[in-house]
Amino acid sequence: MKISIIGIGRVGSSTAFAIVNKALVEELVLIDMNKNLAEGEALDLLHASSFHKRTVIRAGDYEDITGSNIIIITAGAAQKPGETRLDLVLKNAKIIQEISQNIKKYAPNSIVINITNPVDVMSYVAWKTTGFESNRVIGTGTILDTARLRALIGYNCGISPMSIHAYIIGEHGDSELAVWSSAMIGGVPITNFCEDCPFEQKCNLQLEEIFEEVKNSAYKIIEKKGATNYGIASATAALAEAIIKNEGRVFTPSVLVDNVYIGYPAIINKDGIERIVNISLNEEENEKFEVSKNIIKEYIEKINI
Ligand SMILES: NC(=O)C1=CN([C@@H]2O[C@H](COP(=O)(O)OP(=O)(O)OC[C@H]3O[C@@H](n4cnc5c(N)ncnc54)[C@H](O)[C@@H]3O)[C@@H](O)[C@H]2O)C=CC1
Ligand SMILES: CC(=O)C(=O)O
Repeated sequence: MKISIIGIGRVGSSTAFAIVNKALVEELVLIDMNKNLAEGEALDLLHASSFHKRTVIRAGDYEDITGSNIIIITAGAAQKPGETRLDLVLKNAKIIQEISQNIKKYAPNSIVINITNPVDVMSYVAWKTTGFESNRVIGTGTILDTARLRALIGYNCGISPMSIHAYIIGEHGDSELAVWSSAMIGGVPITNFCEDCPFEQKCNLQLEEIFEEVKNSAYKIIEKKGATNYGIASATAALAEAIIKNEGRVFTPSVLVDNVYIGYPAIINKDGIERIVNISLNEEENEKFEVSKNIIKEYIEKINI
C-alpha cells in the first residue's frame, strides 16, 4: 500500500505521523512546495517507522505519487485567529485545482482524501478537477467535529467516545449541526441518558452547550496554539485505515449530496465511499441541514468552477 501526502505543514506532518504509528503502508511520499520541510519530515518519520513497520518514507515531486492507493491533500492556507474557514476559499481553490490536475495525471486510480479548508468546497473542487467518480474523492467533512462531540460527551459521562453514537453533519464550519434526534448511548436516546446517571454531581448533559463548544473548538485552539493538528491527523488516519482494511465503517466525511460536498454519514470501504447512510432528521435538523447546504452551494458558485 502506498499513500502520498501533499502539504507537509502542521496537519500534513501530524497525519503522516499517525499513519506511520498505525503501520498502514509500505510507502509514504511527502510533497510540499517547501522541499526542505518535506525532506526533513521524511527523515524524521523514517526513524519513527523503525518501531512499527518497514516503510519507505521519502520526500518527492508529483511524478512520485504514481501508484498511490490514497492521496491526502492538506496543502494551502490555514485560518489565522479570527478568520473563518470560508474566508480561505479563493486562496485555496487555485492550489487545490493545481494539485488535482497533478493527481489526475500521475495517480488516476487513487482515492483522494481532502483536508484543506473550507473542506466541503475544496473537496468539490478536487472532484470536479480530477473528474474522478465521487466515491473516490472524500473530504474529511465533519469527522473531526463528530469526534469532538463524542470526546466531550464521553468526558462528561465517563464513557468511551466509541460507545457514543452521535453525529455532527453539514458544513465543516459555522453552519454545522448536531443530530440529537437519533443520538444514542448504549441504545438509550441521549436526551434520556442522564436519568440513570450514577455520579453524585450530576452535570445533566447540556447538549446545546456541548454543541457550541464543538463548533467553536477550532477557533479556541487556533487562538491558543495557532493551528489544530492532532484531532484531524487521527481522524484522517482512521479514514485511510478504513479504506485500506475495507472496514465498512461509518464516518461523517464530506460526500456528494445534491451536487454539493457536505458532511454526512457514509460507509467507507476499499473503494472509498461505499454508500451514504440516510440518517433520519427531524424538521428542525432538516431545515438546518438545508441552510448549511445552501451556504456551501453559495461558496461553490463564488469560485465558478
Ligand atoms: N478539515 C479539517 O478538519 C481541518 C483542516 N485544516 C486545514 O488544513 C490546511 C493545512 O493546515 P496547516 O497544516 O495548519 O497549515 P500549514 O501552513 O502548517 O501547512 C500548509 C502547507 O502547505 C504547503 N503548501 C502551500 N501551497 C502548496 C502547494 N501549492 N503545493 C504544495 N504544498 C503547498 C505549505 O508549504 C505548508 O507547508 C488548512 O487549509 C487548514 O485550514 C486544518 C485542520 C483541520
Ligand atoms: C481548522 C479546522 O478546520 C478544525 O480544527 O476544525
